[in-house]
Amino acid sequence: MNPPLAEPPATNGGTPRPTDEELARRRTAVGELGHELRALVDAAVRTTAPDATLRHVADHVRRLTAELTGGGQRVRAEIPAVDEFPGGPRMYSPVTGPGSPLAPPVEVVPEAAGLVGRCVLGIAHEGPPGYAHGGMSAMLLDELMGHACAAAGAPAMTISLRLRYHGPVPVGTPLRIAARVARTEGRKLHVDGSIATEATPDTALVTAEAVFVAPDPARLRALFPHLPATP
Ligand SMILES: CCCCCCCC/C=C\CCCCCCCC(=O)SCCNC(=O)CCNC(=O)[C@H](O)C(C)(C)COP(=O)(O)OP(=O)(O)OC[C@H]1O[C@@H](n2cnc3c(N)ncnc32)[C@H](O)[C@@H]1OP(=O)(O)O
Repeated sequence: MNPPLAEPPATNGGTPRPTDEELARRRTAVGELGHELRALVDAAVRTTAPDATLRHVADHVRRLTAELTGGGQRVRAEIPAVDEFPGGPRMYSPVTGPGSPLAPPVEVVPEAAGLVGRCVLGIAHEGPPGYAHGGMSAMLLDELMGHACAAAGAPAMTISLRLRYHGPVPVGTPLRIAARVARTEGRKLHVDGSIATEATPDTALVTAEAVFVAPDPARLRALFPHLPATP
């Protein structure tokens, strides 16, 4: 398995590391913006307001976007100051991130045999009317299965993901996503997952089998140049 990662450096590109209090404040603010953006996305895909209202709102949103981009931007592969990668919070994850307008977001808790995630998908996540897009189910499972690897001590990347869609996943309904590492084989982890509703947790709507690989240390450095140095 890969060696543990060292503490992050005290500075990040000349910027002093935030204190715990600053970090907590920032995460709260990131979560508040994410929450409002998700409400905006939901309203945008459900609205029946007249065209003039859509244009008016688009003008407002354009101004808000300019306000956010004015204060500086994170570049590709840079790890956000509010995150701890790997193994800690990822505020902008499109699945679990409280700061992401794309995320349901899923809340992940450990359970005896692995992990369980809970969320409610919205109309923005729809494929067939009233049901989740199949790619959304794949994304939820991929992420949860990745978390199961990290929880088992081996942060890893998906090399294969096979899904079976047994029944459609309803939107607007509390869901339960389960993931567990079934077996490991060197750096490879074989992981099982499923999605069901909270109301009928024993009826799997989607099942998944995946293989993850914990990258070799040299590959890891090449893929994630912003990771803190290993000891
Ligand atoms: C401190 C650790 C940090 C690790 C990073 C963790 C990230 C997750 C963090 C936080 C969890 C949050 C949750 C996220 C969840 C979402 C997951 C995703 O969406 S991941 C994105 C989609 N997946 C990719 O983009 C991978 C693309 N593949 C690769 O980049 C490489 O294959 C990689 C890095 C995974 C492995 O590369 P190598 O160089 O370390 O390992 P080699 O030697 O190539 O392979 C090892 C074994 O696996 C087999 N293998 C590799 N790739 C295979 C493939 N595509 N199909 C079949 N077998 C494959 C090889 O044949 C080899 O097997 P033999 O030991 O010979 O038996």
